[in-house]
Amino acid sequence: MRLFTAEAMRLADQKATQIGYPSLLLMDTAGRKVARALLQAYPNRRVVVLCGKGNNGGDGLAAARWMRVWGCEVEVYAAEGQQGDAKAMRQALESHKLTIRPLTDWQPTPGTVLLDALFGTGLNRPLQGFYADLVGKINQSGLSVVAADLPSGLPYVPHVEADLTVALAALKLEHVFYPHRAACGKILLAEIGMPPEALADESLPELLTPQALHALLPPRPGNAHKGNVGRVLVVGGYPSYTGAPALSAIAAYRAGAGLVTVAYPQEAAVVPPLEAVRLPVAGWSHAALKPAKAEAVAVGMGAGPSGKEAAKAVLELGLPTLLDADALHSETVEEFAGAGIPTVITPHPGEAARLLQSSAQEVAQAPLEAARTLAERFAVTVVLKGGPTVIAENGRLAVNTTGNPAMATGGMGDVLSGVIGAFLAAGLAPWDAARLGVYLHGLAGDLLARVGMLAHELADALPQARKQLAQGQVRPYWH
Ligand SMILES: NC(=O)C1=CN([C@@H]2O[C@H](COP(=O)(O)OP(=O)(O)OC[C@H]3O[C@@H](n4cnc5c(N)ncnc54)[C@H](OP(=O)(O)O)[C@@H]3O)[C@@H](O)[C@H]2O)[C@@H](O)CC1
Ligand SMILES: Nc1ncnc2c1ncn2[C@@H]1O[C@H](COP(=O)(O)OP(=O)(O)O)[C@@H](O)[C@H]1O
Ligand SMILES: [K+]
Repeated sequence: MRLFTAEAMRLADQKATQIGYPSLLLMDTAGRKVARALLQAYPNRRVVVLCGKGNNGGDGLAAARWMRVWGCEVEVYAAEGQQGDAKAMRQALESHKLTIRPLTDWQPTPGTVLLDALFGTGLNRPLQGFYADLVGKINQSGLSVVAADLPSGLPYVPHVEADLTVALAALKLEHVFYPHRAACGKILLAEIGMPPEALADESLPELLTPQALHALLPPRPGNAHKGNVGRVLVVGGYPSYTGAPALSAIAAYRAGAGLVTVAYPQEAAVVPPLEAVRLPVAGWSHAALKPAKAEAVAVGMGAGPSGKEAAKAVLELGLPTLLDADALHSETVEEFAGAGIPTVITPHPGEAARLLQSSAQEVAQAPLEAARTLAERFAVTVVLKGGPTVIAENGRLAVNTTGNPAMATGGMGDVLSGVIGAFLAAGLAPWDAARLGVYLHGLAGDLLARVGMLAHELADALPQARKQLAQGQVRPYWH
């Protein structure tokens, strides 16, 4: 599934028309789906539909007609001047003898549900004057609001604050990225009959779905043993940071690794899990790490100022490597890419800013661009952590759809490193290991989803998350 911009949606619309699909049919289906979703969420309530003059308003007019056909109590307030399909929808509604009142007449009535069909993807400037005031009135009314496609006004301010948004044909950036996501409330994706060909645009970011990731889960054959399902070497720790490598090691096991070795400075009081092989080292060197049995390495977690040296020692092993935290320095990343080592980097916005010589704020404001730039500049697979996390590699982008703000606590990134390390060790390509790892990590977070949960508790939920994914029990958040 692809994540759309307004412009990409317009092109998809055009493509559908070019290949012969009637746009009026799309609008009618959109209206019917929006009406159904609204009535399911708010049964037996009087509905007030507010329509703009563009196609979003057309969806609202179609929704009103369907609700009328189904015998619901519905009032419509619409702007003047619809053209094309939206005009046809206005006529169709009028033929059902429903009075369409001027938008300027609307006043909030307690107990009604509002259908916001003022503006969708066609908005190209912030709302002002009458429309800005109208949005303010809607938000202050305290009424339940269902938005057709997008809460009107997005991606600008002011905008409607919806309780439910019915995304039409595809999800758009605003449905996924904060702060806009917060204005959408619950999200439903309505399939409106758009020919798949019109929606297939490989240049758009991939939106991670349970179906796509299910297919990536490494098989666990009946004759599996700890030596053939992926062995991970975790390299990190420093006297003042002892927990991070231990968390990564637990997470690697919980994600399915067969064997995990933890290498740490001997003077650091790192306590690896009971199940791990311990490799205390007297200084970071290739010779010290060589005894570890591993197919992949995760390095940098809690390594403090010794992160660069630790990564240098790892480089010589020549194994697929995940660079995190204190191993995330430009020279280090360049060395790994230059050596042709399959490499995943997992910066949070602060670490990404260090690599890009920008600010964490800039990165967080434009995560897709930042991840794409990092992947281009360093020629590695990039996992730019956040809510949501973005993955980039060689011109392609993916956006995660699992995870929640309760995960904003120390150690969550260390857990993610262990998970991706386990999938690299199981033989997945960096792009697949990164996408599956990020998705599963967020899914485990969603199973717990309560503020105050700890990173090691999330790690402990990984097997359950994996089982649900394997058994096809995961529903995406837009259902
Ligand atoms: N994609 C699909 O496949 C399908 C899409 N569908 C639906 O179409 C929607 C997109 O429709 P759209 O392109 O007509 O734009 P829309 O959001 O109605 O707004 C444009 C209108 O607003 C006006 N306007 C703009 N800015 C303004 C401002 N600041 N203040 C005041 N006015 C402003 C602008 O006027 P203008 O700028 O020309 O003066 C124009 O009249 C999409 O979200 C979905 O709901 C479905 O029907 C089925 C299939
Ligand atoms: N609001 C949020 N929504 C979704 N995921 C989040 C959110 N906040 C944090 N996370 C996830 O938690 C992890 C935090 O990683 P990081 O900042 O590196 O933590 P640490 O350095 O303490 O280990 C990342 O995987 C991130 O995507
Ligand atoms: K809308």
